[in-house]
Amino acid sequence: MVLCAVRRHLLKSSSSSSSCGAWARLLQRGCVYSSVHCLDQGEIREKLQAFPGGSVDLLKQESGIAVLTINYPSRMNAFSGSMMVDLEERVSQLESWIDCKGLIVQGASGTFCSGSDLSAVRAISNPQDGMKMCMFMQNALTRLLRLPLISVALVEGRALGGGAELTTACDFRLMASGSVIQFVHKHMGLVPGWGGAARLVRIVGSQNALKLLGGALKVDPELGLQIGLADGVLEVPRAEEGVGTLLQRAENWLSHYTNGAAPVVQAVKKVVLSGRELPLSEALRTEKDVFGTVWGGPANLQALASKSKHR
Ligand SMILES: CCC(=O)SCCNC(=O)CCNC(=O)[C@H](O)C(C)(C)COP(=O)(O)OP(=O)(O)OC[C@H]1O[C@@H](n2cnc3c(N)ncnc32)[C@H](O)[C@@H]1OP(=O)(O)O
Repeated sequence: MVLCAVRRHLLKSSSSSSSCGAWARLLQRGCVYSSVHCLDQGEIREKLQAFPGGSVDLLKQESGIAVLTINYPSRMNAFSGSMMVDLEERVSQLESWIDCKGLIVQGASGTFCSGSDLSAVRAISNPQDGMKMCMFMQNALTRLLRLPLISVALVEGRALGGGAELTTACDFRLMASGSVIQFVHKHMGLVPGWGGAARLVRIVGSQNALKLLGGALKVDPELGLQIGLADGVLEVPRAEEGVGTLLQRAENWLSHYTNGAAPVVQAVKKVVLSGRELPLSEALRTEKDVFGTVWGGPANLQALASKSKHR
């Protein structure tokens, strides 16, 4: 009886929180920039579409794990303008996927992403357009990182410039043998603008971030593991080994974190994200709200009934 009453209370508070709680506010803030910051999403989308080429493809699987592929092999998977718009649309599709649990972000044809398409960059090299592109990509990548699923960037080949920034918009990074992550911005007379510097500092600390950006250092898997930029290293399987693809290995790695019921996996991401992004009191209130969505839920009741032991 008491348990039921507590659960009713928590469910009530968690359902009200979905509209006005700290978590909902965090999601509403998913976009860093809006019209308040003079960002006209429609206008910038139109401008970006004028630089076509390649695609960003999304495959949603029944397992609850989706695969997002940066696909422009003839330009080493550089981001054309239309691919930036594609990315934003794929993020919107993921936001409305109720059963999502995990996401693998990869590049096509054996390499990750060589940053923004330099021919588009040359055409919009004036400061106004640069700022708009920067705000558009920060919005899209912030929403990617805040998805209620566990994401991993599968880095094969090279992740350069904006490609390196994209890896930091995932929860984890897996580096294939022989791969390199390099923030080449300084060599281009730039700094990251897609949010990559702010996220990098949170991942590797400010000292390491300063070294990576200031020296435009090449991060191989060994250095990646050492400084915490990489969460794991995968050997690229040789075709004759017949042991599955690199993507299958990444799915296997990710499944350790995405096994279980979707609402529980989503709740895990939400409490970690709010702990990372919100002030402590707000994060604690969010944790209470999220707790209320899983307490007494199907997965919780099943675990209680099975009298599971955690030896
Ligand atoms: C947000 C800030 C940014 O992202 S600024 C952009 C940072 N990225 C770069 O500067 C990458 C420049 N590219 C390179 O360093 C090399 O092409 C890398 C990626 C190392 C590959 O070298 P390599 O294996 O020798 O191949 P390659 O140079 O022949 O390239 C194959 C074709 O791809 C193209 N490509 C490559 N990267 C880009 C890019 N970012 N934008 C536009 N095109 C790119 C190359 O131009 C080349 O094309 P093509 O075969 O000559 O027509």
